[in-house]
Amino acid sequence: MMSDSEFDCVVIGAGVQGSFTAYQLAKRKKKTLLLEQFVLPHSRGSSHGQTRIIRKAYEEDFYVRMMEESYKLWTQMEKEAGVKLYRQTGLLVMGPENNENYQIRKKTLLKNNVPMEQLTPENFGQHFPNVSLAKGHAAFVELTAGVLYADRTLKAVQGQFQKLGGVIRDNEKVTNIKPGSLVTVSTSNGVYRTKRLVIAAGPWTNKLLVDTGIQLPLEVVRINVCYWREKVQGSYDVKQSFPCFLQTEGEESSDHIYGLPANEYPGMVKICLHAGSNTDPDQRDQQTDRSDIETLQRFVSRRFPGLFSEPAVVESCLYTVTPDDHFVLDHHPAYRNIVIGAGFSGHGFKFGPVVGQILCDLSLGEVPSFDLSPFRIRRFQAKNKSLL
Ligand SMILES: Cc1cc2nc3c(=O)[nH]c(=O)nc-3n(C[C@H](O)[C@H](O)[C@H](O)COP(=O)(O)OP(=O)(O)OC[C@H]3O[C@@H](n4cnc5c(N)ncnc54)[C@H](O)[C@@H]3O)c2cc1C
Ligand SMILES: O=C(O)[C@@H]1CCCCN1
Repeated sequence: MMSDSEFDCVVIGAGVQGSFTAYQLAKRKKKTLLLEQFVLPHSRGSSHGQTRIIRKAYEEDFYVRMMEESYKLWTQMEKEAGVKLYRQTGLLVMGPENNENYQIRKKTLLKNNVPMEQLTPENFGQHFPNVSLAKGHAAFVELTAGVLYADRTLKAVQGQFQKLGGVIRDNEKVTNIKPGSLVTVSTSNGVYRTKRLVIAAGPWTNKLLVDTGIQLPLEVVRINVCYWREKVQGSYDVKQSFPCFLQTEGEESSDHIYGLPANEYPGMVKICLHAGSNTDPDQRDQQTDRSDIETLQRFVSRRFPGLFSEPAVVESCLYTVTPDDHFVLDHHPAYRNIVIGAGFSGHGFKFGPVVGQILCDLSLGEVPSFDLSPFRIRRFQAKNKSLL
């Protein structure tokens, strides 16, 4: 019999990735503890807010394949929890006609038979009368893309985890990790021993990894999440089937600009720049750089004439970015019973169910059904020998 402080598995971090991982472990009948430093729900990490984009429009085939599995698992979670987590809206992708990034994305979708509709500059206006396509730009719509309801997802997954017997302790910060065949995890409230540990601590990953002797090349970036008011309410509304969108590159910025239809705040569209300034996650609100907002204002006034070009609401969210923007899904290089899921680089939410499965497989010593070479820690070691 295990005591109350002993577990088959402890997961650190109740964001989307830690929650789905804990749920998978409990589903496989492992006695699992999910630890979260803040009172749940909270808005200090990367998984809060009401919406995220789900799409297959990627440049790499491996993400498209992972998304095929992920869509199935999203549907399964919706059924199990009895809540709606996904709404199909389509994703409008716009970019310079001859831009490599735009073209590869289009080719990858075509090659993988993802349902899409190519638009021409001539018929673009009929489809999207409230969007102005930049000169020399092309566009397509990925039809099965849409919106995921983020806050609702966390609540549903954590609820299902608890139904399976999983234990959540929030407001309990992990203060020390002592590796070993039984890992000792100390928190602000107690000490636990576990056969396996999963670290899914988002922007705080490196703060926790210090205790285990490694640091990963992760940058924590603060994103200004901007909401723009419609001049005529309803013109960009999710109920009017306005899609999510992605502008791969444009005259306003070489970084992507993306948006989601009006949904969480009536009459306001979420439009953000896929870039921000570095920050310490514990000092997020001291980082007040708003230069991205000027870029967005230019974009909104040129491309979205039906919106006022001053953000009505600005919120914060954190990215944890790797040098190649690919995730880290791997064993700790020195301790096989510690697994790390990190570096989701601002695009990990849609993969939550599949990441949960992969981290659970790794933790249990099973072979995941995906090639994990793009996500291995050793890809950084070749470039930076001082990591270990
Ligand atoms: C503005 C914005 C827009 C985005 N848009 C999209 C999108 O459209 N589509 C998409 O797929 N993805 C998107 N993403 C990315 C996606 O949201 C993230 O990749 C994902 O939420 C990362 O989840 P996580 O679980 O790794 O991190 P987090 O949600 O940050 O979870 C980590 C958790 O660990 C906890 N923790 C850390 N340290 C400790 C400790 N010592 N003790 C206990 N607990 C600890 C933290 O408090 C936190 O709750 C977006 C992200 C942002 C910020
Ligand atoms: O993951 C996504 O789909 C979006 C795309 C643009 C940047 C933010 N994340």
